[in-house]
Amino acid sequence: MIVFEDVAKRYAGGYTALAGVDFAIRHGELVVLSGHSGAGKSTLLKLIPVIERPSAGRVLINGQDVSHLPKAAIPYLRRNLGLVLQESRLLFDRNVFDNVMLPLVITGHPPRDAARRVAAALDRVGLNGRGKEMPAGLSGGEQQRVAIARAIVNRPSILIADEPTAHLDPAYAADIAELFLSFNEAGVTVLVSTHDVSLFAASQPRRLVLEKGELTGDSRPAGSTADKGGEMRVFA
Ligand SMILES: Nc1ncnc2c1ncn2[C@@H]1O[C@H](COP(=O)(O)OP(=O)(O)OP(=O)(O)O)[C@@H](O)[C@H]1O
Repeated sequence: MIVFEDVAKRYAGGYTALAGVDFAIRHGELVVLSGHSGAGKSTLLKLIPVIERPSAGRVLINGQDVSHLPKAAIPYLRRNLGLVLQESRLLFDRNVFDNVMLPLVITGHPPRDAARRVAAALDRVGLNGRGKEMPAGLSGGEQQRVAIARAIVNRPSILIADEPTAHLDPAYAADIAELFLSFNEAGVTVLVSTHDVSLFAASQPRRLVLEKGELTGDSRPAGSTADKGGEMRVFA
């Protein structure tokens, strides 16, 4: 569950990136966030893992108000979130396997189980057996798959992605969109920002639209499939 209550974000210097944003996303929903460049999409997404904090209002994740979450508690929050954000770049001096392993190293996961999870995550994104390769040798679409594998390796119940198909050829973009849809079908709550809403249209996602920092659209598909559970069941 992701709840925004009257959220505003003013950056240092006074720029208001978000104002009066209210919405609630239920477990298992697929939500596409759209809006023009500068509308506040990235800012909104960054408030969920507490990369940024709201200037006013509250952000609740699974019932917990994270607006004033102490720094020390942030890693625990993020453990339950899969993040594919603009700043989640791959480490180009480490191979694919080590990139995907990183979140498990940070959380001190037992090594043998961690290796099994990395292999399962790579398999899930179609990169089975590619762990020893270096990111620079992969296509843009494959690099994005590595970033997605890294985001899901902790088996999060919520997956958040900021323009995951930007800079990709249309065929790669469609594949990546398909991957997010398959996670959602497996019960994961997915919130994804995109300029290309048509990529997800076949699944009839709920659409949130931002304009100049304000939420101007919130449309749910008929017969919404929300409340499917929220536990990730995409691994063998
Ligand atoms: N760290 C920051 N400091 C000051 N202003 C910022 C900061 N980050 C974003 N902004 C401003 O806030 C506004 C919203 O930016 P944001 O990146 O959230 O929009 P966006 O909808 O994601 O845009 P895009 O589609 O171009 O990525 C922009 O005017 C941007 O310049």
